[in-house]
Amino acid sequence: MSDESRPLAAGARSEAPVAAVIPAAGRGVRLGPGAPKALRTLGGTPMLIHAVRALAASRAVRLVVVVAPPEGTTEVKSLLDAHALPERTDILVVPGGSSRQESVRLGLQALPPGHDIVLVHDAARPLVPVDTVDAVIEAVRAGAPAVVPALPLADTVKQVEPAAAPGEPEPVVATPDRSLLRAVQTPQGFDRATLVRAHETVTTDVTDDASMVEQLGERVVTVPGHEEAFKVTRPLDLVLAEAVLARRRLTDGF
Ligand SMILES: Nc1ccn([C@@H]2O[C@H](COP(=O)(O)OP(=O)(O)OP(=O)(O)O)[C@@H](O)[C@H]2O)c(=O)n1
Ligand SMILES: C[C@](O)(CO)[C@H](O)COP(=O)(O)O
Repeated sequence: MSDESRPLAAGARSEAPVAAVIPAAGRGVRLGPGAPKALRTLGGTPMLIHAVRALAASRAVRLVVVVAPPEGTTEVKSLLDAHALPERTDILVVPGGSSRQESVRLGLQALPPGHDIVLVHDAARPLVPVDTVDAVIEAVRAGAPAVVPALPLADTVKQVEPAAAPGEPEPVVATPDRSLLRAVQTPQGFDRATLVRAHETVTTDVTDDASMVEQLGERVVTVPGHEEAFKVTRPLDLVLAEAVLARRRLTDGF
């Protein structure tokens, strides 16, 4: 086992440098026609820049790997050069793939040695507060191989069966106990070796990185998520994001 693929002992993680991978290569189909989602603006600034700033706001984060739309790496590099970002954070840009999972894997492959904790954060969650980022890092440093920010559900959730035919109603088959369910966000934080092993091992399609670590049988734990770390997915989310940003500019002055 090489040094890079050996999980760190919890104590050794207390000062481990942190890198972040930001998958930003999605089209944003659910948001509607336009530029790739990460390049659309919020308060006049591309969503991706907000996301990079949100991660770089944590003093622990020393490197950010941006996974750009494959045809847009030059544009993304120019955008990053044109916006103020903390000097202590190095930034790399690599082309992404055809799924989020593949984009994250390409980002991981670009990580240089020496960053033993890795965060994976959606560019589509531009407004995550730094306290949430730091809480994830702290939990990994305390020994958890995988950490997800999580929120309780506001809605009752139903399990359904597929409709008998298009347009027919979907039969409800169960109502899971909501108190045991959580909606999970990003950044998700990992012991690097564990995350790399998950991406090398798991070949089924998944919607987040922590579920790959679950498939390895490793422990995944939650920390409190934040309402403002929501994912910009549909048009109404853009309205909400603009409102949050406007409130921050009024109250925090930025
Ligand atoms: N091939 C892909 C697909 C998604 N992502 C990224 O994964 C994050 C979460 O994905 P999602 O919100 O689903 O974004 P999209 O795939 O762009 O959205 P949609 O499914 O509506 O097209 C986003 O930051 C997105 O850019 C990526 O890097 N590469
Ligand atoms: C990773 C994620 O944001 C956690 O909630 C989510 O699973 C991404 O899902 P998407 O369907 O790719 O937006």
